[in-house]
Amino acid sequence: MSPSAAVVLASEPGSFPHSVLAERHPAIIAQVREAFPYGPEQHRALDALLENCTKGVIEPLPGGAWAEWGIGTYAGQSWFDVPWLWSESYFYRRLLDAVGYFAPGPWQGIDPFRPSKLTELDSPETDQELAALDELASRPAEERGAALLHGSLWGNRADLGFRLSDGEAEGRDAVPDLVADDSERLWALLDGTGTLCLIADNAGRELVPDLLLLAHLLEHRRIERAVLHVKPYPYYVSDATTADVVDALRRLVRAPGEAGRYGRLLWDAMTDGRLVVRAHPFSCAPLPYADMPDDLRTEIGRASLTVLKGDLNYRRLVGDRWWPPTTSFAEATDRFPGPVAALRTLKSDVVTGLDARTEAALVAAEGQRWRTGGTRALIQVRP
Ligand SMILES: O=P(O)(O)OC[C@@]1(O)O[C@H](CO)[C@@H](O)[C@@H]1O
Repeated sequence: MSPSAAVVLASEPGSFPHSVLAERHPAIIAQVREAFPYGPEQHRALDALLENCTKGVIEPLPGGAWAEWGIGTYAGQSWFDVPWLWSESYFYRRLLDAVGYFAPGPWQGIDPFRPSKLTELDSPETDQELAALDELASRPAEERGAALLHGSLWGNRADLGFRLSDGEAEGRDAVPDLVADDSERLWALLDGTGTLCLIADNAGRELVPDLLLLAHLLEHRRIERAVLHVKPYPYYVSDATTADVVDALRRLVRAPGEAGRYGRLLWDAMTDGRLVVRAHPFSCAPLPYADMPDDLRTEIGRASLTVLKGDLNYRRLVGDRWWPPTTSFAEATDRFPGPVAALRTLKSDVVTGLDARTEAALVAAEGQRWRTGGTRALIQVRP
């Protein structure tokens, strides 16, 4: 489908995208300053980034992938006037530059978000979620599968960036009725053959249930192999990197009962190649998946199903545009190679694939709040 809806920008004061640039990004800078005893050089760079991202224009980045990802087009423009999807990714790249993540030196490769990710992974809530697996163990496999699918879906509420700008989000109750539910179609695609690609989102309390779902699918031979796509560098505060996968797996294997058993199953699957971790550069690109490079397109095109987790992946999947919510999900995803599923809690305005009655009921109940509140969720599939 040729995209006709307008691209989401952050230029309108009072809009959600505007609040992310004007409020969430400064809050992230403040959090990162506190995370490590950075030296004066990094503090100065963070001061400059704060000034630039709220009042300045997009600055060039030296060489590399950003030359292909549009830096030439957007340099010199206000952060608020370029596609929001683009300026957000650019922010994380600039933040990592400011703390010396890429430069040779002592801070190279140090994840500025690691302390908050670890706090969450080590939390009592994670213990409770893992202990709940023991009760599930006696249930029939189908019921366990459904519970683990929903665990992975709702795990997407565990998004530390979202909580930074919406402190009340965690306390707000989720609405269990999904706004779209293609889970039957999803199970039909998990027929035991082929590779499942799971494009992960957040680390910690989202990645753990994602891994548990993969363990279940491998154990029950609903898939032959899984490829877990994570980010090549820290991104959107809590997005999962390879280091976060290792932390989550170590957490699982050390856990008692079923959680530990799942952990060992996953560890073995990684060792024998049934579970592979990928960190493709495009996973941190400021672009929709329709623009993915050929190598990734070929790889994903070979999967029997690709599952995309979370809000940002959804925006990248359908295109970050003001679609009428009743736009067909199948048409919005027609440039994605192969069968695709989205598991997402709604935390930004973009949505497709709703039926008109559902949309009307949501608007009647909440105005437009359902789009961004993080209490609603969907499972959408295009076979
Ligand atoms: O992808 P996730 O973790 O589910 O959500 C990402 C998010 O918190 O960040 C973006 C705004 O900064 C929105 O897409 C959404 O609110």
